[in-house]
Amino acid sequence: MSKNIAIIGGGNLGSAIAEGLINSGFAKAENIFITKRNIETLSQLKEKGAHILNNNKEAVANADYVILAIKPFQIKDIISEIRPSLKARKHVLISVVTGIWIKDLIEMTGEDFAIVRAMPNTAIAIQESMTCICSHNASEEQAGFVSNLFNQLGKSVIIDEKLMDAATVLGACGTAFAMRYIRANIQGGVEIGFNAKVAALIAAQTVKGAAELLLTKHTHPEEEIDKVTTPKGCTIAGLNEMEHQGLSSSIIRGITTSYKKIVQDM
Ligand SMILES: NC(=O)C1=CN([C@@H]2O[C@H](COP(=O)(O)OP(=O)(O)OC[C@H]3O[C@@H](n4cnc5c(N)ncnc54)[C@H](OP(=O)(O)O)[C@@H]3O)[C@@H](O)[C@H]2O)C=CC1
Ligand SMILES: O=C(O)[C@@H]1CCC=N1
Repeated sequence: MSKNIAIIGGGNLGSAIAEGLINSGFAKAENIFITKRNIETLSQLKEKGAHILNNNKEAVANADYVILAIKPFQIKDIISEIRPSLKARKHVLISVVTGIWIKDLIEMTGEDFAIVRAMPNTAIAIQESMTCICSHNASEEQAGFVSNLFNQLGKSVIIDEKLMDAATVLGACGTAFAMRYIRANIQGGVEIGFNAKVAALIAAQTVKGAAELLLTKHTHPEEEIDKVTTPKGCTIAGLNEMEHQGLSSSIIRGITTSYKKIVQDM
């Protein structure tokens, strides 16, 4: 029997999850119930056949798995709102909300629920997410369903909950960090002669190929760098200049700043 999935908060991440679920075939559109207050922005999902609602309780009542994809400061109010519709033996809660711990969720829902924290990224829309997962109280079947779901939408790894904030930065903010790196390549590419469209293609495919080399060959980045840096060549000249300007340092500092922001805010 197909499971119904409610997505509470059809924003950037929530709608990307719905898109990925439908495109991957993991769920039929008719098994997805996605909510937000202003449902006009969900028209594309509606056209695909998903249920679009501005009523969280109704979405929950129809679902077996409830994905919480609202902003951190909203979670308490929204759980209070849906709590009367939640049934411990029926519902599994999957929170993708940053900085909200399982203990916080238990405080809001009570002890009896299967709770999963998952940290995907927006590439979930095209089944290329990296998703970090930890769970509490989930049966083998429930945990298996959730792992299967995220594996169909990219790669997933089970982690200790104490690493969930770090996972948020590396895996979820990481999409934006990578985009900025690619954008800078496009800017440089235009300056040295390409039009923006060709520069964008070269930059994105080159980054994709570099990532695939690591994922396929399981090599260290420095080993792959050694294969590109011809002695006395142009790569090492550019790379060293980037390092003189603080490339690695600025990325590491950005990552630790994002991490501190989560820890300080929660
Ligand atoms: N964006 C990302 O890449 C990632 C985000 N996250 C986490 O996912 C969560 C969502 O982030 P993101 O998608 O970026 O944020 P968005 O602001 O894009 O999405 C949140 C959505 O919640 C909706 N919403 C607000 N109030 C309610 C309500 N009462 N009932 C139902 N829906 C409501 C909003 O729509 P409306 O105003 O119309 O109701 C909005 O579209 C956050 O906790 C974030 O930390 C985690 C990993 C990656
Ligand atoms: O920027 C944010 O707070 C969220 C969490 C990870 C990605 N977006």
